Amino acid sequence: MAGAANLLSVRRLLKRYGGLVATDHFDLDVRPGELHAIIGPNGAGKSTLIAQLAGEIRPDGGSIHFDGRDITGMRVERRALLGLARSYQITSVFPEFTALQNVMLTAQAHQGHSFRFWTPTLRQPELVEPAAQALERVGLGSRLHTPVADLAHGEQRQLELAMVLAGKPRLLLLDEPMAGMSQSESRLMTDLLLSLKGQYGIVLVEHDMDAVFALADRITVLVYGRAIACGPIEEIRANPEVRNAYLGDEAMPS
Ligand SMILES: Nc1ncnc2c1ncn2[C@@H]1O[C@H](COP(=O)(O)OP(=O)(O)OP(=O)(O)O)[C@@H](O)[C@H]1O
Repeated sequence: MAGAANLLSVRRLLKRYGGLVATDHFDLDVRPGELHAIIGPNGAGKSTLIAQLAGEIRPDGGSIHFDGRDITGMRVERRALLGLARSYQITSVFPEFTALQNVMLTAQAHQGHSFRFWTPTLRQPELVEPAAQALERVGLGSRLHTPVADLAHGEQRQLELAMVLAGKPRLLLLDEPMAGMSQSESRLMTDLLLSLKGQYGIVLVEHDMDAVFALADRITVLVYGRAIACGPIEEIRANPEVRNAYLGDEAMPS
């Protein structure tokens, strides 16, 4: 089977919106422990791709294998249980609850329970320890009992990452984790992702090129739903088609 050694293997993935081909026979391989960045101009199809990998959008064709298993038609919850986790925007958390409570609720949801049973959840000691560890892991060890509404923007993005880690993932799907961040917050998040690198497979969609070049093992360049190039950083930087289609010299720090 194609890419059995890969954690994630995508073949000829296809998604159409009417006449628009948002994902155009797209191939992707992510090795265990690899950080694979997906870059491309606005509207290239990055979010549509992540949503298909997470199981939120059904592709019109092609296949997705996770750890050798065909997950193309599998629902979001089952993918999550297998260890495929995407980061959620902070709007999906409970702002009046503390950081710790939010991570505990996510951890419980990953175990297949519903948010409706949150009151007992918040009293379950076996959920506290892993949730606290996930928060420490992302640098929020001193903010466990702070309501999410009182966290700074950058801290909220760190919290999103803690919520993903609490689900014990094997592959992280990160959709623009640096979005809306200041330069210093972005550097902090880059360091954080560097500290996680190698322990998880990571698919990173990101516009911040400094972050991408600091983090990626390989980069796939997406334009009009098509992968026009895939390779290590230096190869992508030197690729004339990529320079033309997307990067531009000024976007490539040397
Ligand atoms: N539900 C939808 N219905 C119709 N067209 C859609 C839908 N979702 C996305 N598209 C179109 O599909 C293409 C890819 O969109 P997508 O949001 O995936 O791109 P993107 O690379 O994530 O963009 P950005 O970098 O701006 O977030 C765009 O042309 C978009 O207008």
